[in-house]
Amino acid sequence: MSNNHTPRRGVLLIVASPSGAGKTSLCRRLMADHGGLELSISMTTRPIRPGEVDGRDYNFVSHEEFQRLVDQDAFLEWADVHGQRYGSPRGPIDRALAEGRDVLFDIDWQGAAQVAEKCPEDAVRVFILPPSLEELRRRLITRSQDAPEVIERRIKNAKGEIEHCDVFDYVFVNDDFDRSYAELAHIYHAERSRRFRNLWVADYKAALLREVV
Ligand SMILES: Nc1nc2c(ncn2[C@@H]2O[C@H](COP(=O)(O)OP(=O)(O)O)[C@@H](O)[C@H]2O)c(=O)[nH]1
Ligand SMILES: Nc1ncnc2c1ncn2[C@@H]1O[C@H](COP(=O)(O)OP(=O)(O)O)[C@@H](O)[C@H]1O
Repeated sequence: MSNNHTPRRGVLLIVASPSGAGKTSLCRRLMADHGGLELSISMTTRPIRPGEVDGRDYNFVSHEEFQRLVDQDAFLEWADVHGQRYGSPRGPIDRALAEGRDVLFDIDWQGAAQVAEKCPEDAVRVFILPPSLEELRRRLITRSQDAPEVIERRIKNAKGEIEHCDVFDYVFVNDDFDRSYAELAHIYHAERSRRFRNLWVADYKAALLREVV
């Protein structure tokens, strides 16, 4: 990353897509390549999948525990998705924003809308489209982590999710993975570089103007 000056105002980078379009894979790679980017670990009531780790991929909670957190206003946003509940806990996000750090969200369009409404300056919304619904089905089947009826439900929901891509800041098709990853990384880098996020510029500029040459 070319620009490590502080203080900064953090980016809330939101990546959404229909299930199977590839957002988790793209987000994992973005996290791996950017040490300063923090993943918002969601709470969910959905069952844990093989290979997932509680506390790393999600915090898996009961419906009762989720409702208790809703009642306590513990989520920046939450939504019902594919018959389960998902939410982004406020605490880590508030701390990251206060410290000028960037947060990555893998959440659905409903959550994206809520974060954008609550944090209009900070939220950047990216929507990832699949090459086709047929390819979406192929990816979900190949991933082989959901029961056939769960996969069918997700494919049925895909069109409803794609309908909402119009309000996103950036939209691209995840066909070739490396090309798509480069696109996501470029978006993140460009958003980090926006002047209003780089609060250090005013002092830096003043120092340059004081320089005697
Ligand atoms: N609103 C909201 N959506 C979430 C959250 N966490 C995950 N999701 C979304 O819920 C949907 C289902 O996620 P998941 O069960 O992991 O399935 P996947 O999309 O196939 O990986 C995806 O669209 C996620 O982006 C959250 O905290 N809030
Ligand atoms: N560009 C791509 N081309 C082919 N397969 C992909 C591509 N991107 C992701 N996949 C695969 O598709 C499946 C779904 O990807 P995943 O990242 O889990 O999607 P999502 O989080 O959107 O549900 C995974 O098996 C993943 O390895």
